[in-house]
Amino acid sequence: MRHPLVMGNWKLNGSKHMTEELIAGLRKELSGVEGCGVAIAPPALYLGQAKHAISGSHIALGAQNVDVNLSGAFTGETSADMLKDIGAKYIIIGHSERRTYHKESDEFIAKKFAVLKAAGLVPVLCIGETDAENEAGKTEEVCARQIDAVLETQGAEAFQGAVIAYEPVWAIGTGKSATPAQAQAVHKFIRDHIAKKDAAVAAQVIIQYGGSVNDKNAAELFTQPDIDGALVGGASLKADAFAVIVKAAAAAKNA
Ligand SMILES: O=C[C@H](O)COP(=O)(O)O
Repeated sequence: MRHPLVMGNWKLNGSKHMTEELIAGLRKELSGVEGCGVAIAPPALYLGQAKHAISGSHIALGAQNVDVNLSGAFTGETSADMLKDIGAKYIIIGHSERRTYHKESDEFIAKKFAVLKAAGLVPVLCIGETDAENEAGKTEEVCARQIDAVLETQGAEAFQGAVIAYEPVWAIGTGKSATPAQAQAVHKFIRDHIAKKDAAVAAQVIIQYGGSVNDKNAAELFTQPDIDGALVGGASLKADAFAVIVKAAAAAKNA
């Protein structure tokens, strides 16, 4: 049986003060909430501080990126081994902001997926279509291509224990979330696509929805059978809003 996972992607936001305050707020708001995995992905610079601040809680540590190299002359990068060493577990790769601003290709992202699996970390593979691709009816084609980069090089078993985040680019930070029915249709397509290779792996893979998830729309999204929690951007920066989203996922799981 799958458990939902709600993960906060802080993106390029934070400070020592904010990390302390936000995690303290989350610990208070989420105490006693069960049935939903919770993770936060602060900027790399604050991972050590965040690890210390979540100690003894159910909140897991995540990160926003990883390099394909494990060590050496790669200025400015962070390796999978370093993320593991600091205590991170869920690592976001393929976010549309990195695909767009850093020109990351499907093949490059697939390499990151492999590096994370080899290190025993959990890839959170972000996929999703742009507005233009959506308008052109290419949503399924784009999602399939982004998944196939991993599926065809590492096999379906690579998705065992992994997380996929379906994030339509047009919904990210726009306040315009996909409707529950729209998101469910794509999530089902993604699961069925993996099931063509391995039904058991497809049944267990967590598929999060991401894109303008907030404390108002989360509960309805989580009623959908193939939506297993969320990757949350803006609303993860407020402890009360993020906690409402986590509680909605836990309630949907326990319903
Ligand atoms: O990683 C998170 C997503 O990009 C969603 O961001 P958002 O919740 O601010 O729309």
